[in-house]
Amino acid sequence: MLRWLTAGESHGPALVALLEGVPAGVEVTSTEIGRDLARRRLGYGRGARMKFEQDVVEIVGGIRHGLTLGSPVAIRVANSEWPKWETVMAADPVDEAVLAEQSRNAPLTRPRPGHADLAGMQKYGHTDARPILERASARETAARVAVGVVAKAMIKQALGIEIVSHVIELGSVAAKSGLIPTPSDFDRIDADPLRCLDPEASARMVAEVDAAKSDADTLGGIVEVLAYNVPPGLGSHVQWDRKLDSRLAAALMSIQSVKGVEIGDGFTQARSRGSVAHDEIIPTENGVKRVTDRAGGLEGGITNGEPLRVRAALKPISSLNRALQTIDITTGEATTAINQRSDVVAVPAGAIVAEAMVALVLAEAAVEKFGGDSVAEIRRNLQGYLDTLVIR
Ligand SMILES: Cc1cc2nc3c(=O)[nH]c(=O)nc-3n(C[C@H](O)[C@H](O)[C@H](O)COP(=O)(O)O)c2cc1C
Ligand SMILES: C=C(O[C@@H]1CC(C(=O)O)=C[C@@H](OP(=O)(O)O)[C@H]1O)C(=O)O
Repeated sequence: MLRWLTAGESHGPALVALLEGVPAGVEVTSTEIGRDLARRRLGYGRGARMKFEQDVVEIVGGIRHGLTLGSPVAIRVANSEWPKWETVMAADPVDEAVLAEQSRNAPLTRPRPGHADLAGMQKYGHTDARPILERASARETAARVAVGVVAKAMIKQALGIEIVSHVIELGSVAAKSGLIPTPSDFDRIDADPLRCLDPEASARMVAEVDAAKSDADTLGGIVEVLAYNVPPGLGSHVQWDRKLDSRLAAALMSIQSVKGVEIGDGFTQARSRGSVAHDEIIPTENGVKRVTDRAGGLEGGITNGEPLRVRAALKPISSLNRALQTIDITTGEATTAINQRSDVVAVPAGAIVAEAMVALVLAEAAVEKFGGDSVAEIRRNLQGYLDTLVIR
């Protein structure tokens, strides 16, 4: 069993992540974790915070001399601005007079439409949006990416699975269709300002971000994540919560601002006739393969041995300089929403977070199918399973 949790506020001292059930013998270092955190900070259109945020990583447990021990992995990612927020975000009580001097501590009473502010204030009984936005913030995704690196290392070393992601739509611009990146495109995608494989579309995306920024507006988009070398048989058709497509959808939907998930070409399939929607099965010299991969490597909630392919749609950022209508909750009167330092678009970063979530779900499914005590054991069990597959 693999499980993970995060804790921490956006302007608190740090985020922490706990990943339990990691097999022993996974090679992973804080440098590798730092590399994915750096990838998450990039992307044209991100805001001021990503220019100075350091994401300093400290492995607190579960890893010794670069190898996982089989015990829970605990990772701390520091928030660079903590000294500025130390009083406002202090865990222990602070003298009222000291707090009153902190302009940052002024209650935020004009909730942003589209953010968690108002729904969270109603639910938890706050008259200030601060306690809600601190945890709703996608700063939390740094912690997910940190444990995602451990999951990626595990599935690569134990099963040979490799993950790649790219941006396929941003605002009104779509990359040309049919671009399916492989792990060999990894560096090329990361080198693009919007992590888009189509340079012509990327240039138009940059222009659209510039236009949105100068209009005090924001954008969303769609990312795609692929996983290669996924063995057939992860997940199960027998129960709703064991279906791998449903678990991937939940994991992706849990990312801040994700409002749509697609498995393979799900929405196009829905608009097609059955005769052209499915992936026909043909014999090969060593076994079997699909002619196409419209299903995104998943049938009946089970991986089918083809590349796994999933998409997530992120809505536009809800903190706008051109503030939207809201109410002031102290007076109940109409006003405009708080105007926070913010990203114009965070879709390229969203793709890195989506990679982490896919890796965590695959790692969990791999542990279920092949055991979870050591990398060597998973490898042995995988090989034994592949050797006895009825059809390969
Ligand atoms: C990587 C990333 C960065 C984000 N940055 C911002 C931001 O700077 N400002 C903002 O208002 N929302 C940002 N968001 C989205 C909000 O966190 C999100 O809309 C909010 O928590 C409400 O949740 P929901 O959109 O999932 O309903 C970001 C999302 C992601 C994935
Ligand atoms: C801090 C991150 O993203 C933040 C996500 C976010 C939000 O509302 O989701 C709001 C902004 O936070 P701040 O108000 O501190 O600038 C973003 O910078 C990050 O991705 O590490």
